[in-house]
Amino acid sequence: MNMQKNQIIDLEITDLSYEAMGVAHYNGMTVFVTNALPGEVVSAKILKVKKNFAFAKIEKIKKESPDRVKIKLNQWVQTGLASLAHIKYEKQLVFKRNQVVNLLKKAHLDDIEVGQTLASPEQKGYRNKAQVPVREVKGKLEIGFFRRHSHDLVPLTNFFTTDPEIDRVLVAVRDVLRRNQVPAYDEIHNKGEVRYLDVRRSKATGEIMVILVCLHNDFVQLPRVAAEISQIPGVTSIILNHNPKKTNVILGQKDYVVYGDDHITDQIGNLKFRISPKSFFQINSLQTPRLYNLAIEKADLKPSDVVVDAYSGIGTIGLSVAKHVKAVRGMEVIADAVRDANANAKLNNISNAKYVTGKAEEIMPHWAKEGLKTDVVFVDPPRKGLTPEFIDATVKTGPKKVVYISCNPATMIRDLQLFKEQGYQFDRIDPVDMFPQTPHVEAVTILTKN
Ligand SMILES: C[S@@+](CC[C@H](N)C(=O)[O-])C[C@H]1O[C@@H](n2cnc3c(N)ncnc32)[C@H](O)[C@@H]1O
Repeated sequence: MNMQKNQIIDLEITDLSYEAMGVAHYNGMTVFVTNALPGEVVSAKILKVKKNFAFAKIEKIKKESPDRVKIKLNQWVQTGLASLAHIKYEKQLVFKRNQVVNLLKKAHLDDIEVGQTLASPEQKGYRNKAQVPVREVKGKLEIGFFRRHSHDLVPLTNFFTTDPEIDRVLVAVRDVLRRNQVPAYDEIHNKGEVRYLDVRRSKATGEIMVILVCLHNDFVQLPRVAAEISQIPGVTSIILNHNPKKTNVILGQKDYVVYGDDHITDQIGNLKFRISPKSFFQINSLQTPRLYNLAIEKADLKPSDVVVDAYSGIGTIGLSVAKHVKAVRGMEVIADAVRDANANAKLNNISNAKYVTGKAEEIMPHWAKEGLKTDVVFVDPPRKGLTPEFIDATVKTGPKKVVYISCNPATMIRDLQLFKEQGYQFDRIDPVDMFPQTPHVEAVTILTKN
C-alpha cells in the first residue's frame, strides 16, 4: 500500500539527517521524522509524501534513546532555534564529526583524518547576538522565533542559546514597545512598525547595542522609546535600521543612530574590536579565540610572512596575527566592516595591516595581477564557500599554506578538491563546535603546497 498523508505508522529510526531529523525506512521509502533519534521506535504521523521520501512527526515514543535529553521548552526544538537541544551534548559533537566524515566519504576522500569536534566552553547562553522577529500574536506585541518552515511566531522570552543578559534586554525592549503602543510589523500587508529586534552584547566590555529594525525611518513614539531603552542597564547604543521592503531579508540598507555610539567594542585575546551594526562578528565569544588559535597554530607563521585575511569581517583573524608577520592584507564585501577593520588596526597600534572593500573573487585576481606574492592565506567565507576565480588567483600568489575556516563543510570539501588539482594537499579536518544545540558545523583545515 502506498504511504498516505495522516497515516500513523511505527518506525525504527536508524540515522540522523544533516538537519538532525530522525531517518527511518518503510516500504522502500525514506521517512524523515522531526526530533526522532537513532535507536528510537516511534509511532509517527505522516505529514507529507513525495516520490521516494516522506516527512513525519512523532505521535508517541515507544522506545526512547538513552541519548535523549528532556528539555524545558519544546519550543526551542520546534522553532529550529535549537533543533539539537533534545540530544546529549557529547552526542551532538559526534553528530557534527560524522557530518564531516560522511561528506569526505561521498567525495571519495576517506583517507583524510577528522579530529574530534572541539567542544564549546558554554553550551547554552553562548550567543553574543540575537535577531528576533516582532509580531502581533492574539492582539499583543510579542518577540519570539518562527516555527520551522513558517512565519508563525512562537512567543519566547528565554532564547536558550543567547546570553541571558541579551534575553533580559530583549524582554525589556518588548515591554517598552508595548507600553508605548508601537505596532508590530504585519508582513502580510507590509504595515505596522517594528520588524525585528537585533541585540548584540560584548561579554568582555558589557556594552550592548539595540537595533530596532523598522518599516519607517521615524515613528511618532521613537523619541520616548529611545529614551526608555537607553535606561536599560548596559545599553550603550540604539540604532534604527530602516527596512521598508516586503522581503525576508532582515536588515535594510540604512542605519540611524538614535542614542549613544554607532558601534560597540568587544575583545578577543588582548585585542579590542569595534563592531558596527552590519559587521559580521563570530557569535560564540568564548569559542572564537579557540577557533582562531587552532587556525593560527596550523599556519605556523614566520616574521617574514605576507598574509592575506580573506572574507575578513572586522579584521579579527588578520589583526590577531599582524604583530607576528611582515604584512597583512585583507578584503571584505561589507564596507562598514572594512571601516571597522582599518579602525581596529589603529585601535590596537597595528601599522602593517590594510583592509579593502570588495568581493574576494574580484580583489584576489586584481592583487595577483599586480604581482602580490603571499606566504599564508586565511579564508573564512560564508556558507557558499569560495569561487574557482578566487582559488585560481590565490594559487597565482604562490602561498605555501592556505588555512580554510568554514561554516559549511560541504562547500569546504568541494573547494579543497579544487586546490588539490592545483598542487595543494590536506590530510586532516578539525570540526569546531561554534553553535551548540544546532546542527551547524564549523571546521578548520590547512592546505600545503606539494
Ligand atoms: C564567516 S564570516 C567571517 C568573518 C571573519 N573572518 C570573522 O571571523 O569574524 C564571512 C565574511 O565574508 C563576507 N563576505 C561574504 N561574501 C563575500 C565576498 N564575496 N567577498 C568578500 N567578503 C564576503 C561577509 O560579509 C562576512 O563578513
